[in-house]
Amino acid sequence: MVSLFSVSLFPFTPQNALSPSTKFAPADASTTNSFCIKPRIEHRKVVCACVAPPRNFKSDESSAIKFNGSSKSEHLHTIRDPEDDSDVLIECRDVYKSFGEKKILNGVSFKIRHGEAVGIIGPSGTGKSTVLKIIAGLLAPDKGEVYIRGRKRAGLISDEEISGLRIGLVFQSAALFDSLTVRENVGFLLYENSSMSEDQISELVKESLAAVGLKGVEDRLPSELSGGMKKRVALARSIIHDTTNNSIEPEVLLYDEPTAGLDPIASTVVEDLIRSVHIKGRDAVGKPGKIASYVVVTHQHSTIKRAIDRLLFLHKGKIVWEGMTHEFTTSTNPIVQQFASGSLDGPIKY
Ligand SMILES: Nc1ncnc2c1ncn2[C@@H]1O[C@H](COP(=O)(O)OP(=O)(O)OP(=O)(O)O)[C@@H](O)[C@H]1O
Repeated sequence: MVSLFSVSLFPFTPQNALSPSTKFAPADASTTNSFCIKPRIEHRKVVCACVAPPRNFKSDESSAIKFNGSSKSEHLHTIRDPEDDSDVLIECRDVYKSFGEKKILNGVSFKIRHGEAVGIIGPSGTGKSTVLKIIAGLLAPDKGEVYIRGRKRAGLISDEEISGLRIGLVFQSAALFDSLTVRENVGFLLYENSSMSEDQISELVKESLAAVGLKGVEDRLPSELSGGMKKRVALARSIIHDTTNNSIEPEVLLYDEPTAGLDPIASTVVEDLIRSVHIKGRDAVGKPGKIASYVVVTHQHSTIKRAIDRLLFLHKGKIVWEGMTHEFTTSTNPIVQQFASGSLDGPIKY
């Protein structure tokens, strides 16, 4: 879907979805050379949305392997009480979605817990990106519910619902704003949505760039960066957040095919960056990452192995299998076996 080195990590935030005119601005940015940073909007406190009050998270290291999603794992890890949902950040419950006559999601249920690195895999056109958009609040389900930290989301995201959890959608094909410097690109959402001073934003931009291993590039334009540097800048933009906002804001990042079209080494760079900004990782300056949980839609084996702990397999509108990444290649489920081996024979028909 994307050409080599065109993958760009950019946060699409539900707040941007409020206005159809602004919705896809970042993705179109590379073609909008006359773009300028707009005057600050003083009353928007956070850069992206979601509902629900802070909950008491469990930050133990084993949380990534503890889950009780709706479909049965091959080997359930029952270290914690299966009824304990206090660490669930996002839940899709029996979600349906059609486009016209085309039924895409047909009762999708799963939970994303604090600390998890989850992958959504499955055949092309099965609705993986649709799931991400529903989680992000860009699309509303026809039926079923999305819960954000235990609170049911009503319709799409709105300003009134903002509190508690930031959700960012990182498009595979989005580009940096050509006419903005690296500083303006990385700090874009803070310039637009926070009441932070220019100096505060500059400092945060510097820190975010350092977290992805970049220094002294703030005044450059995207055209002065290599492809790999652009990806790092875009990731820095996805992790920056308003530190003057007092509400607790763990962040969930949703990556839509972040390594599609990349060569194996470039894929590894992106996979490691995704890991490094997670709370269980260490960023480029050795600090713990800030992303509480992330979800990756991917077709790439290397990304599954390197950046994902738990997998959800979407097929014919439902989660038909879920399990830990190491269970993927040893599964006896015929759908998973066929997908893992790439065989033409099996239950998945093209
Ligand atoms: N806004 C839309 N309007 C109409 N049809 C849509 C829309 N969005 C997605 N679809 C259709 O829904 C189906 C699922 O699309 P989606 O992009 O979610 O699949 P996917 O599993 O991510 O696919 P791939 O792996 O090929 O990227 C496709 O047939 C697509 O054409």
